[in-house]
Amino acid sequence: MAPTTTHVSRWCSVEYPYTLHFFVVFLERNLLLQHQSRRPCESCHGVNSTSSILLTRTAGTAVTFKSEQAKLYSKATLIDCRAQYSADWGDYISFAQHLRDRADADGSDLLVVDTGDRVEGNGLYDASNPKGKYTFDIFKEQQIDIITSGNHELYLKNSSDNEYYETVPNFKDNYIASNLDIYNPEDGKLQPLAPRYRKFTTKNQGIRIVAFGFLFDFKGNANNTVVQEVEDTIKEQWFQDAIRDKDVDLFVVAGHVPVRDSKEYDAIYKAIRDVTWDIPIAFLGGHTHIRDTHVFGKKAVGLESGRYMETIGFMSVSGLSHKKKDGTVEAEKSLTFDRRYIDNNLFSLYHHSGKNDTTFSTEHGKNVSAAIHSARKELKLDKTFGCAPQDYWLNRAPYPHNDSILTWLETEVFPTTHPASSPSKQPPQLVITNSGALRFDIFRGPFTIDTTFLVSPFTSGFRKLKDVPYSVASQVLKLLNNEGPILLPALLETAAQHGDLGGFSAHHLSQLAPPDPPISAATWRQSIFADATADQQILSSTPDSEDKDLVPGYTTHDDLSSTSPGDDTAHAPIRFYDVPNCIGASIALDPDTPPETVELVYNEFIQQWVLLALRYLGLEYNSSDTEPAMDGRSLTDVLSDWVGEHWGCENGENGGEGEEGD
Ligand SMILES: O=c1ccn([C@@H]2O[C@H](COP(=O)(O)O)[C@@H](O)[C@H]2O)c(=O)[nH]1
Repeated sequence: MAPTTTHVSRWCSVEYPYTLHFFVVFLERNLLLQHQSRRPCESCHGVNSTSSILLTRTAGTAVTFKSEQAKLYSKATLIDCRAQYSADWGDYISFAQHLRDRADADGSDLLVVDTGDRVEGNGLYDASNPKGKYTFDIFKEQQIDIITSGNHELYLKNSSDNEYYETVPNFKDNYIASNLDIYNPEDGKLQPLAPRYRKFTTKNQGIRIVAFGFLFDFKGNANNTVVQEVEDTIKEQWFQDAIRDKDVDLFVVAGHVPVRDSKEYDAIYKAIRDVTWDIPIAFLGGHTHIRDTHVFGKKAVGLESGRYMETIGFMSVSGLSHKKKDGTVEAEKSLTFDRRYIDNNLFSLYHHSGKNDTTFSTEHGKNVSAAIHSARKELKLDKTFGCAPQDYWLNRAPYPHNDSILTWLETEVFPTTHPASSPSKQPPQLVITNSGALRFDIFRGPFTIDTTFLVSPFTSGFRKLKDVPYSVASQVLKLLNNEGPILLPALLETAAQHGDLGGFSAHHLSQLAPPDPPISAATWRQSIFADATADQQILSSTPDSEDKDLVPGYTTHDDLSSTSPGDDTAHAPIRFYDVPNCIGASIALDPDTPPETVELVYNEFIQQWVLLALRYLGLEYNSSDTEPAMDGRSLTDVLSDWVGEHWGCENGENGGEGEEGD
């Protein structure tokens, strides 16, 4: 179905005066910045270049496998993000093919890079049994030149084993695991998940590349994998040898690592520069869910391409040295980096590929979209549990607020979620979950099987501790939100001094909430990440009349903004709000006349934090003292059950029982 072209009108093209181009589609969560006035596109650099391209993708596949209907745009749906980022994996394949053809025609090169978080967060992966039954075969259809693992591939043994059995063989030597080992599921021996690095020469220009694939110093992985700290990895002989290679025109450091304020990438940059002062370096990062470009130094630039495949990141590099067909090396001249953040919708993809609705989709791309469509149908991903009466935002509303998904959870969902086993005998409870367990917004209208996994994909259930004195239990939430008598880092420090951390470390600090945007982005961060003020009007982001006809979206400020804008589409800015680490609900109790004891119920993912907080408050509990809660259901189940019970659909609103329109 062809989209109409009325609403997204001002693009900045991806420029081609470069000779190496990267695509990086990051499936990460993103930041939206405050006001940037309308940009005439004539002044923008676009995807037009004779250099080399890196197209990238990162963290979270939320919209990768969207429904067919989402491709139909209207201004309303563009605003709610369902259509603004609605091109699918098949479209991505068509798009990459067109750019590859163009690179072949003009003698440049295109590399497609994927920096992880391909699993969790969309029904096509999460709803199948086994998980990923359809997605591995769909992903492998894209020709990816450098692919790495994110943290989401490693939370569960089953998903990292899938990397070993499916993704690594699907992408062969293009999968790089510089600091990631796995216990071989067959013989139990520890081995690199994939090759540590890759050296190759680009097809058209003969650019000699040494590529690495890193993961940040992640500690939340299941115990069948080992993530070696980057600082230790770069001391290893293989890395030291690789960076001393003299026949290299470009180092590509790809990975699930933020590009800004990144101890991991800063250490790699320093290690490379310690031995070679001038070989250019392209960093392609991820994890913090933002669009960002960071200049590490004169010849080293890093790109991060947002979240959830909302953005196709495009980095171009020109002027690299390269080995010509006759064996001589052409020296580097006027090295230049540029970047573009492409909104992942068909309008943008047509625009940048120079195609239209009749010429854009390749047979290959169409087949992959058809495979997505049929898998979605089989999984009944559009089956509706109920219909949301309004939008609920994770970050785009302040907390607490009637439009906040977190407020909805603590004031409506938890208080009316009773264990089926004893519906009439509800004991007084305090229920806590981490905000990181929620990943996306809820839009007014059908709440489907797919929605449940977009909003909360994790499999962990709830646990409870019985008979916890209310005076203590009621302080846990404050501690977890850094509002108690001790801040979390100090809490960990104290526990470490007493030796009672049990493998729990400062690295777990990042586990409660989603990853924070980089601190040094504070100047603009302040303008978009506002403090929660309940009476603030949300989406009040139209600072001047010029923006009135722009669709709200990303207005990115990065290290290259003073030279050229990064966003391919001019947007009206959106304001984002900070959220607490954790939220909590009081159930069947009146805080003014509290009971002596309560059940403390929490998301199992934060159990170590809860036990640590209780220990600080003077109560010794171990995991063996805890019991399953919420009838063994995960947050995903709790949400879908609640929606089924409480949100009816008006006539015709529910969109059918999983039957997608063709
Ligand atoms: O089982 C889980 C796994 C993760 N989380 C939360 O997710 C974030 C990480 O998500 P990114 O997409 O990598 O940002 C983590 O910090 C946890 O808060 C979870 O709740 N349950």
